[in-house]
Amino acid sequence: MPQFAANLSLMYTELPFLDRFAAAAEDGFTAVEYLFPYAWDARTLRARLQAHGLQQVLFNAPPAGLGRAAMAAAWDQGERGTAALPGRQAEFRAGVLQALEDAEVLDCPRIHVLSGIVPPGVERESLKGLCVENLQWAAEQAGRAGRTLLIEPINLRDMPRYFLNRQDHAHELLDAVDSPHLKVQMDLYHCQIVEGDVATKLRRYLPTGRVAHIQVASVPERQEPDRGELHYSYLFELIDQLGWQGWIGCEYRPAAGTRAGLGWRAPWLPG
Ligand SMILES: O=C(O)C(=O)[C@@H](O)CO
Ligand SMILES: [Mg+2]
Repeated sequence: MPQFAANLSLMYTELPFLDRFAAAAEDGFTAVEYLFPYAWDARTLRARLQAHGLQQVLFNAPPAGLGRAAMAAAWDQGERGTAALPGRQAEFRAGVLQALEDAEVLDCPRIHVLSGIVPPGVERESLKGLCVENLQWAAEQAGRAGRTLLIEPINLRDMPRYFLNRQDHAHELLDAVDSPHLKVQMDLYHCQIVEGDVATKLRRYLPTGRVAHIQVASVPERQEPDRGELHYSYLFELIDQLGWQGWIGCEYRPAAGTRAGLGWRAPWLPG
C-alpha cells in the first residue's frame, strides 16, 4: 500500500507554517516533507513533529548562502542550489553541513540537494565534472552522518535553466559519483513534463534501488493527483506492484483547500 507524506510547503498553506503539522496529523498523515527548515530553530520543528506523532522524511539542503539567515533567504532571492555552480563551493559545502546538522535534530533520513541554475552563456555539459566532485564530497559527509542525499530532475518550465532535468541524467550522475549515499528523488510531475513514459520509467528505475523518494502532483496544474493528464490510480498500483517501500510525497498545490481535496487518498488509506 503506498504511504503518502504531506508536503507542508505546498499543502496547508491556508495555515501559518507551524500550524500545518497539526493539520496534516489530523488528516491522518504520519509523515511530512517540506522545502527548508532554516527559517526556524530545528528544535522548534522537532517539537511539532513529536507533538503530532509525525516523522520528517525529506527536506532540502539550503539553495545557497553562508550562515543560517542567508540560507533561509536564498530561495526567495531566486537561488536554486549550488552543486553544479562554479565559484560556489564554499556555500555548497556549508549548506550540506547545515542540512546534516538539522537532519540530526529532525531525525530525517533524506536530504535533497539542488544543483542550481546554469549561468547564462555556460553549457550544461561543462558543469558535470564539478557537480560530480561536489556530490562525491557531499555523499561522503552524508554517509558519515547516516543520511542519504538525493538529486531530483526538475522541469525547465517551472525552473528555467535548472541543471538537472532528466531521469537518465540523474542516474548518470549516480554512476559517476558511485556512492551508496546518493540516490534519486523521482518526482512524477516533473518526469511527465520533461520526458513522459512515466510507467516505463518507474519499471526501469524502481527495481534498481536507486530511487529513495517519489513525489506526485497532477500535470500540468500541479494539483491533487486525481486530475490532469496522468492516471495516478494506475501509477500507484504499479508502484505498489513494484514493491516500493518508500514514501510518496504529496507535492501539490490543492485546488480548493487542502482538506477538501484529500478525497483521492481514500482507496489508499490503511484498514
Ligand atoms: O520542486 C520540486 O519538485 C521539489 O521537490 C523541491 O524540493 C525543489 O524545488
Ligand atoms: Mg519535487
